[in-house]
Amino acid sequence: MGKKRIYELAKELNVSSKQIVDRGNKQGFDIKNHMSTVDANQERQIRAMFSKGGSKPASHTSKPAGSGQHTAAKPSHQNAAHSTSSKPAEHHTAAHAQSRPAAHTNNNNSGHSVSRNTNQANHSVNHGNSNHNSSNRSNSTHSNNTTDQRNHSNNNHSNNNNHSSNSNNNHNSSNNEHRNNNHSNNATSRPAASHSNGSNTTSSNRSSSNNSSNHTNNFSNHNTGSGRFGGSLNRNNNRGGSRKANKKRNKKQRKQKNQRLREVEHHGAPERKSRPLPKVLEYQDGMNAQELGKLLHREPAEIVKKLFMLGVMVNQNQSLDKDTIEILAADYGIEAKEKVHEDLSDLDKIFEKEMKNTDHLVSRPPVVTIMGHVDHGKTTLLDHLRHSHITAGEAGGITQAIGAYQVRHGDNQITFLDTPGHAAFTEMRARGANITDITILVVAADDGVMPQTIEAINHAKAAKTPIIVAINKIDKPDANPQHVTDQLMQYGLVPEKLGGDTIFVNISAKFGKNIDELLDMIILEAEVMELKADPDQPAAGSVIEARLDQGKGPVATLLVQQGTLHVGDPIVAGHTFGRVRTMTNERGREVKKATPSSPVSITGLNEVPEAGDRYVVFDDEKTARSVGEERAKEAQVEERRKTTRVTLDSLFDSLKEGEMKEVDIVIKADVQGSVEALANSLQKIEVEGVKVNIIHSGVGAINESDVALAEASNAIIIGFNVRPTPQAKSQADSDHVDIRLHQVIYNAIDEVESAMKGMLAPTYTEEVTGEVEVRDIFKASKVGTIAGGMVVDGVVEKNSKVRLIRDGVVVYTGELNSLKRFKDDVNEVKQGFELGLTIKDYNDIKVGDVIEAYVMKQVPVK
Ligand SMILES: Nc1nc2c(ncn2[C@@H]2O[C@H](COP(=O)(O)OP(=O)(O)OP(=O)(O)O)[C@@H](O)[C@H]2O)c(=O)[nH]1
Repeated sequence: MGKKRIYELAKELNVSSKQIVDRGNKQGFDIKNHMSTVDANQERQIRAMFSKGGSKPASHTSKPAGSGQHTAAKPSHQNAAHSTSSKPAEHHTAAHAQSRPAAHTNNNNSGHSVSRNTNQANHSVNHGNSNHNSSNRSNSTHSNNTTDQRNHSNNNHSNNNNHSSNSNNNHNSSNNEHRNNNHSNNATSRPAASHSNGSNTTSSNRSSSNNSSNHTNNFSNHNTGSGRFGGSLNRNNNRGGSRKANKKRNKKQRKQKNQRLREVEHHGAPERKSRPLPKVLEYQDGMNAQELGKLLHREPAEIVKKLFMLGVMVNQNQSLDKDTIEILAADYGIEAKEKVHEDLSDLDKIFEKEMKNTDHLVSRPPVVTIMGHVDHGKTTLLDHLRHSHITAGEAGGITQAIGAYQVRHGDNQITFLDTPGHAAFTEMRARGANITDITILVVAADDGVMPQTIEAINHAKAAKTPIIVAINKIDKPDANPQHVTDQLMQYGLVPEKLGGDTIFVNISAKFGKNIDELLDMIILEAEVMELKADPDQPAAGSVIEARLDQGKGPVATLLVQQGTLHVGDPIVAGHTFGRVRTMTNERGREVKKATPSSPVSITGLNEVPEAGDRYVVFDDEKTARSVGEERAKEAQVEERRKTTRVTLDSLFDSLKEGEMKEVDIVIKADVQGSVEALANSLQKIEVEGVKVNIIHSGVGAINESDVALAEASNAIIIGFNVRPTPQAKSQADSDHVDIRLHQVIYNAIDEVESAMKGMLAPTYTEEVTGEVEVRDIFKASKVGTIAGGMVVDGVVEKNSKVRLIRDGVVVYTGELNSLKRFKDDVNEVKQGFELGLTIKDYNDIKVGDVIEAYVMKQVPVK
């Protein structure tokens, strides 16, 4: 109680969280971020800070324009002549952000978010200067759809906006100059300012920082987001003749923009369809602004902007954590509810969920499996049922062998599975298809309990399926049902009349004796079991059997275990998917739907699923397809995992187990000499009669075909002064092919030899942390060659070791000398960011080189 979160306070005060954090901390509060809380006393102080005009939060007619600081700032910026007093600050900060992605991101957003976001982002990154910030804020608060472009193009319209226009004259006059100046220099605003011949009041501190910005700019010609700012470096160099042309062109562009603007002003801003916010934001952790925009019926740019205001700087595609999403929802004044992500590819989970549904349960027929020892009469019993227990009008009986069929008994139906044996039964169960409700154990009265009888009992028990004993062949003269009963009792199957709970029926499958009694007992058992399902929901069940038909494509017999299956249903079965195209029952008759416990043969799947696979019906085919494809991919990976690959680490174990007598190796090196040297040395290694077998060698980067060969041959790839191509690397990763990279031949030989001797115990291992693409080269007499580039993967740390790779070949290995972001030394630069670096004692860096950063990691000794 009494504690308030910064972002809430910021919202109330109409300032950014960042402003409060900065100013609060200046006052000695300890505020970490927008989520931090302040007590009532601190809250009061903060309110006072912002209400005294110290920050001019919402008042856009306020001080900044009058402040010397801003006036001083004006001349250094091309847009200094903005009609609003806040603009100088804005462009001051914008200039800082010349390479910030945020500024670009927002350029393509419509509306006022552009300038405002830029302010926010830059402000928070660079200064924390509340004056700037507040003026930005006031600008944004009253931006009235004034876009960045619009501001630019309206430099001469000082009455644009609601902003106060004090000191506009000055601004305007300098503006023209600066615009021109800017066009000739036409880079980002700051560097331009450092050359600013038109600037009359550029403050000295600005100038100095401009210089540094220029340096920065060399590293990153980044600020090319809009046409105006585009082509910064090139155009920077445009002097003399082209300057005139530029002027002309820009004048024309300005004219066009003004024209467009006038049109917009005339007709009013284009109407935006604004749909109401949802009452509850049902989000998933990790959603990005774009996805949230869809849920909130808002432009992603608006979301990004709001997040900026809350002190969270992201672009539309960055995923957001729960806290941030909840704050966002709170900011919109709506409730946020996390939607637990359902992994649709986890079919078992969906299946289980469907099976547990108890909404509209009705009784369903039992699913019965017949098991027993060889020749005890299973087939005879099934055949008898198949041909006898069919309703009138179904003459011809069951003609289709689809692996299961239903028989009618009075008013009831019973589904029989045509399982060929116990192994299949258990295999299906192992695959999760516990589809049998009742097991009929057939035991021949003249033969008694036999090995497979016992096996069947155990299978059924393991599946927790009730057993009904059918003592068969009682017509035979040497039949001894009592003996069989006595034997079965030893396995826990005790007849009811002897106090047990197992139903025994004496039958003759051949002559159809007591078959009705057996069916009665099945129905009775089913009733006790209260077998139920909900026919109103989408179907879920198991594949009983499947095959590829030349004419029809994949054909699968499905047992409906829950819901009702319809023709046209989008379906995923195992890792196959499709839409139910045709559906036939065991009599070969086409049906439109199949209710619980019905077996049907369907077509329409893209592949042949496996018996025992589960299937689930989805709402739409698109989802079914993506789930099916995802599952197929997973299955493939799983399959690959099963065929274990040889790696150096497992080499000794494999050798010990006598699995291999030769170690197959693929060698790739930078030059032929190295290939030969390595091949010769490796072939000389002999450990307990096991030899190295070089199956392929060559010069150049390790490519996909090397990996494919290694995979097919279970070989290890040794790279000497070369690297795998990105495709080869990802292929090796997914195929689990072991690639070992070396720079010293001896090490390569030693590693293989050690592995073969089972002594592979490196204390250090190399871990590649990141990759830099060199995009610019700068020569500085004092520091040597500076490489400007982008971290395209991972992270580069100041103390990284580096390898310079040119066309897949390692050209130099060494250490970093310096690592910079713009002019600042930094400890690390992450993926997606630009950097400048120098390599110790090495200057021959070229554009297009790849610099691989790595660290040596200690491997714990096992
Ligand atoms: N006398 C008599 N013979 C039967 C009876 N039931 C089955 N038979 C005979 O027993 C033999 C084996 O019967 P199947 O139904 O093939 O036995 P199964 O259990 O299916 O055998 P597998 O398919 O090999 O596991 C056949 O010759 C049947 O005719 C019965 O009730 N009485």
